[in-house]
Amino acid sequence: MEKVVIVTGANSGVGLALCERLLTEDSQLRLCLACRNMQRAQAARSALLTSHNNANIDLLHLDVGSVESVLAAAQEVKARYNRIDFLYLNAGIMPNPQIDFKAFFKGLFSKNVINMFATAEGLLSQQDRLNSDGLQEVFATNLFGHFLLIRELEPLLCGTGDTSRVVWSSSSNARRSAFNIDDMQHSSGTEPYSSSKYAVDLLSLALNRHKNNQGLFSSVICPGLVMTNLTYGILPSFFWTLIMPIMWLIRIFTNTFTLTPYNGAEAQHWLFLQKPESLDPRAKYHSLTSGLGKNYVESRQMDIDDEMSDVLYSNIIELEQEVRSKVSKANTAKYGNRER
Ligand SMILES: NC(=O)C1=CN([C@@H]2O[C@H](COP(=O)(O)OP(=O)(O)OC[C@H]3O[C@@H](n4cnc5c(N)ncnc54)[C@H](OP(=O)(O)O)[C@@H]3O)[C@@H](O)[C@H]2O)C=CC1
Ligand SMILES: CC(C)=CCC[C@@H](C)[C@H]1CC[C@H]2C3=C(CC[C@]12C)[C@@]1(C)CCC(=O)[C@@H](C)[C@@H]1CC3
Repeated sequence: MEKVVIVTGANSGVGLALCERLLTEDSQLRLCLACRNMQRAQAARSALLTSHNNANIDLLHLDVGSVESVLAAAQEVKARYNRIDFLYLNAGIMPNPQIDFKAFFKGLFSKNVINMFATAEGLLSQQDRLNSDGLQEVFATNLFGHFLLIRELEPLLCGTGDTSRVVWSSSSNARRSAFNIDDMQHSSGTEPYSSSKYAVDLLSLALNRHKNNQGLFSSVICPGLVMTNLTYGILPSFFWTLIMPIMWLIRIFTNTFTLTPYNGAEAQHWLFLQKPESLDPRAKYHSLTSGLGKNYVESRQMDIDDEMSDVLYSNIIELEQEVRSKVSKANTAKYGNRER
């Protein structure tokens, strides 16, 4: 039977490279590119079809940062497919990143230098804002929209008789100290990206606890540092090209500088080939590239605990209920009590 695979944010970077790799792995795949911009999605589809001309590639309009879009996209998915084998939750943003150059130069001469390059700890801050749903944009995009999508697609992910998999794109930048359970959207901090990725780690653990018995398995990956639109938002692409030799050098010491989207998609590709029962719910699967350019995957234990993950799960379910009741009130105001 053909596998149904959905990839969010599939039109560029690691998501697009993953699609290419999955089609090479399994030409029978039914692949769905879930993107917010249909022109970019169409371009990605055309690019994939040039190397895989008989591939089954569908497009889906999905803005994970918008509740309305997630609900509409989920309806569309349920109309098109009767099960989902893999849901890659890859879309992500890091808006308005700022580098702390003072901390960077200080870090260069400290014994923590390797960790600094691998995790960017203490180097980056971002400016977040409220979106039109009244949610913090980074939280809404990197976490909540994807969670709502899973909840909406439960009939296709849970209890279909087969196992289904969700694979979250987290980061080695995820850090417990950037996350506050009393402010899970990170409305009053300066590290919304790190906070949202730490919340992803916690949520994946909770999903496994709550859904494994229904056949749904959740995993977390980090693609390493990859040259994509996300990193070109931190420093311009010409600068990255200029320092490429330095980055190849650093790669010898950290292995986390995967640098190309193809290398970055190693862990997501590897997970596609694994049996869910063999995976560790407390592990993050890292794409790594050695100094000699060899790709491999390493699982590392996440800095998470069951209690915090359970509290976050309840808080997010609560937020989901609030959001749904807002949507239903808005629909009643718009259409009255008529069936829509
Ligand atoms: N690059 C890196 O070094 C690292 C990246 N990651 C994670 O990997 C994932 C992929 O990022 P990467 O490939 O690097 O970056 P890109 O910016 O190239 O890709 C991000 C993708 O997500 C899409 N996207 C963003 N916001 C939304 C939205 N609201 N709805 C739907 N799609 C959206 C983008 O679409 P559009 O083209 O329309 O903007 C794009 O297709 C992210 O989750 C990122 O956090 C983790 C660690 C390191
Ligand atoms: C490499 C040199 C000589 C300079 C670049 C310094 C920083 C801009 C760079 C060092 C570590 C990088 C890093 C990220 C962004 C760019 C750095 C801070 C990430 C935060 C990008 C997104 C992620 O999710 C992380 C895994 C990256 C961690 C390392």
